[in-house]
This record gives sequence, structure tokens and C-alpha cells, in this order.
Amino acid sequence: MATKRKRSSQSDRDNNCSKKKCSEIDQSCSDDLKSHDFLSTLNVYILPAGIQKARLSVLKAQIMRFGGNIQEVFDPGQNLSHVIVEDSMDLPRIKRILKLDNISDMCIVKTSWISLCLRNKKMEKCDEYSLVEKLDDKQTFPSSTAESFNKKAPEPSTKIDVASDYESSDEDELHGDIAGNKKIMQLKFPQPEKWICAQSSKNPKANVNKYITDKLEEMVKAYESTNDKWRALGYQKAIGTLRKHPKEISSWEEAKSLPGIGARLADKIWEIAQSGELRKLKEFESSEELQVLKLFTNVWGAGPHTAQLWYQQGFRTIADLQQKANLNHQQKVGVRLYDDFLNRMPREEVAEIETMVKDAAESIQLGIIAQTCGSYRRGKPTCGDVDILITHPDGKSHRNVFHKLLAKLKENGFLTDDLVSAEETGNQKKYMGVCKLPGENRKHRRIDIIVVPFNEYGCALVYFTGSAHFNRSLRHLCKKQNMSLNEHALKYGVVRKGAEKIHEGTIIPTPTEESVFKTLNVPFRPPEERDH
Ligand SMILES: Nc1ccn([C@H]2C[C@H](O)[C@@H](COP(=O)(O)OP(=O)(O)OP(=O)(O)O)O2)c(=O)n1
Ligand SMILES: [Mn+2]
Repeated sequence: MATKRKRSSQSDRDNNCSKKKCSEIDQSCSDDLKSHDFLSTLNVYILPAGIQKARLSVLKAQIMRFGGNIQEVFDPGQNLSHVIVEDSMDLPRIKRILKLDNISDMCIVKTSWISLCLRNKKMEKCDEYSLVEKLDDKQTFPSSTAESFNKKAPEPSTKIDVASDYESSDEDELHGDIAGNKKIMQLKFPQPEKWICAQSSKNPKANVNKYITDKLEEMVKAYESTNDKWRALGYQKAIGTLRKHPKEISSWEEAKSLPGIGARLADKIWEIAQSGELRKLKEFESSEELQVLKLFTNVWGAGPHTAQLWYQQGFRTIADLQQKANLNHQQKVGVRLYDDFLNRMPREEVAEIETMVKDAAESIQLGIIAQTCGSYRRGKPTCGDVDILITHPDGKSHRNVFHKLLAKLKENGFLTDDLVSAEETGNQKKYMGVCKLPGENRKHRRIDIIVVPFNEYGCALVYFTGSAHFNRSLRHLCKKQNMSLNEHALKYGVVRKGAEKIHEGTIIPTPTEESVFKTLNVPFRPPEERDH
């Protein structure tokens, strides 16, 4: 779509719309009319042929919303400003449907023009999108634009079907390497460049539909807060698909053609693509219940179920919870420090917190590694919490550190509250709590401290650095290859039956972060490029 826009500005200079009414409209284009009724000069008939019903109604609603007039029935005497037709329509067909011999006094434009206007919230020039009848050749379009017009339907999405492309010999190769232990094992993923995790988040082409996925993410949050897991999942899947889609969505059909996107989701996507907004989301945001549920799910230790329970009990504010609700320990902390927790901290503050923990850890065990991960390591200017990963290169000294470190950090008042004082998963130990730097006007901050054995450090670094989206993509890539990846290890030969693992698989040693990427044949990305 971006290239299309560029092309259009080029042809603005080269091409003149030959129709009188078109050029009148173009006058208002050059005025750069940008207002809530920027389509007020439109009086259009939309030829429904070839346009999906849902898309047609969205188009009509959007045109009217921004001041345009729609004629439901075609009548040449209606003083129409435009006849809007589906992008792949040709003139002979239009004439046949409209039962007209001569359409030379009519401005016929493609739906992609109106989409462009709606997207940019202004009248755009329609030259490039208009169908012009030439005297000598009644089927051709303006020469410079013929190519784009002749495109029949929106290009089909690049479907990613990695599994079907998988070469079975890869697994043999993998076994061979393990037996020989000669080099780092590598899988030959077909089209690795198509995966989100294989792309840099700094690439301007990464998620060209971000303005759509951002709105859909809001919908996920809304549905999560109402405990509508299935809808949330449906949106989540659509987000995943859209993130992988290499070009801007330019038609309803294009959205609909993507895996996991049905007609209703395509409606939503198309509405955002055209208007930049989503009525359903606005409805959600204006609902009192949804607002309260959002407030409550933001309490640390409260999920959608608890939030709903509180709502049913008549609570509406954080003060209500504090005074009347029956809270567990974590929720008490979450309520007391509600404002502090919602406030993201500048990365400089994370650096100070890291120093506190690092110094304490080093004083307990020489040679200890303390690495802050999460959004801080990805270079974000603000962070929601601090995620510190601790290990020791000797492979054993990390074991002594966990309790001693926490005791030390509590002793000097740095750790103020525990949320989960020790969660053990395999050989890793995780503390989740609250810290506060010494001095005036400091806020309480959420901190996670995770101690891991050195042989799990590579996978732990990848996991705790994230982003969560990036991790999801990596895990998905693994799944397609009968592998698995988590914060502990990368495994091959995993056998799954549905969501269940029948065979756990065998660990592939990945001592470093680089080795995880290399084994997966994904180009190594520094943390800043994993902010998907
Ligand atoms: N559902 C999740 C949650 C977390 N993580 C991983 C990736 C995250 O980057 C890391 C840390 O989790 P955080 O929730 O702290 O997320 P961030 O540090 O990325 O962001 P924030 O600044 O909000 O803390 O753990 C994950 O893979 N999946
Ligand atoms: Mn974090």
C-alpha cells in the first residue's frame, strides 16, 4: 500500500483525470481538506458486484460517517460524484451491469481510492484509481496505471506452511551431529526469513500492520478481562498472522484470505484499516463494567476471575477493595502499591536497581553473573519491572546464592515485600517481589530475581529477554520442527499429541544465547532487535 501511495503521488503529476466531476473533486483534494466530514463532497453509488457484503456495509458506513452521501440505487440522473467499483472490475463489465452504453461522463473509481481517503482522513486525488474509457480501446486504463489496475484480486497472502516443506533428512543430520558432537547443530528451516523471530524489530518492514495489531491487542485485553478466552484467543491468532503478513492490508478480501481470519475478524481488521478506529473497542472502553474489570485485573495477583468476583460483590474502585474485599497477601500488596506498579520506571532507575543486586550478589559469591533482562535489555526507555537473571560460570556456585542474596537485600530494606518468595522450576529458582531504592521520593518497583544453572543460561537469557511475542515466534518455529524451547532448554525429537507431549525430547546443548539462534538457524539478533 505504501508503494501504491508513492505511485499515486507520482501519477498526480503525470496524469490528469479526464472527467469533469473528478477534477472538481480534485480541487478539494488540493485544499487538503482534513476534517470529520472530509467526504462531504461525495455523492456516490457503490457497485456491489464483487464486493463482499460485510465489506460493503463497512464501506458505506464509513463514507456516511465522514459526510459522504450514498445512493442505494443506481440512476444516472442522481448527479453522482463517483461510481465506486471493486478493484478488479473492468469497463465492459461495469457497463453491462449498469446497463449503460456510454459511461464517459461518469467518474468511475476503484474501492482502493476510497480506502485511501478513509485511511488518510482526507480527499485524495483519484486519477490513478479512476477507470477511463479510451476512444480507441475501450478496455484499457491510463497507461501509467494499467499495471496496477490490471491486478485482478488482492495478492494472496504468503502462506507459511513450514511443516510441509520440512525435509526429513534434517533430523537424521541432527542425530549425526549429536553423535559426533562436532559442530553446533543447525536445522534447515525453509524460508526462515518469514518468521517474526528471524526479523529485526528495528526493520521498518517489521509488522507494517502495527496500527491494526495494536487495536486488536486492546481487544484481547478487553476479552481477557471478561474471561472470554476463546474470543481473546481468536484475536491473538489473528494478531500473530497479521504480524507475519509482509504488506499492509489493502482490502477486506486480503484480510479474510489470511489463515485464522474469518469474515467477522476481517470486518474488524478492515474497519481499522479504513478508519483507524474500531467501534467495538470504543463500545468496550465506554462500558463501566469493562473499565472496572480492567482496573481490577491490573491489581497484582488478581486475574479475570477475581476481578469479576469483585465486580459482582459491588466493588468499583481500588479504595473499595482496600476497605471491603477479602484479599490474599499478594492482592494486599497489589492494592497498596497499585499506583506505583502501574507506573513504568525510567531505565536509569533499573540500572540503579541492577547495581544494588549485582553488588550484593558479588559480595556473596565471587564471579557471579547478574544480568538484567526483559525490556531493559531490549533497550526500552521505560520498564514495567526489573528482571534479573543470576548464574555462575562454574556451574555449581549459583546454588548457594538465592537465599543468601534475598536475605541480604531484605536486611538493608531494599526488598520491601515478597509476592512469590521462592518458586522452583527444575533447577531454576525464582523470586518475585517488591524493591525500593534508598532515598526520598522513590517508588516501589516490581522485581524478579531468577537464579539458573550455567548450562541453562543460554535459554534463560533468550527467554527472560523476550519480548513475549518474540519468544512465542521462536517456540512456534520449534514446534513445527518437533522441537521445544523454554527457559531451561532446547530439545529435539519432541512428540506431541495435540497440546500434550508424549515424548519430552532430548536436550541440545546451548551454552550461549548465540547457540540457541544458531541451532534454530535464525539470524542472531541483539536484544534491541527483539522488541517485537
Ligand atoms: N507471557 C510471558 C511473559 C514473559 N515472558 C518473558 C519475555 C519477557 O520479556 C520476559 C520478562 O517479562 P515481563 O513481563 O517483565 O516483560 P518485559 O520485561 O518484556 O516488559 P515490561 O517492561 O513490561 O516488564 O519474560 C514470556 O516469554 N512470556
Ligand atoms: Mn520486565
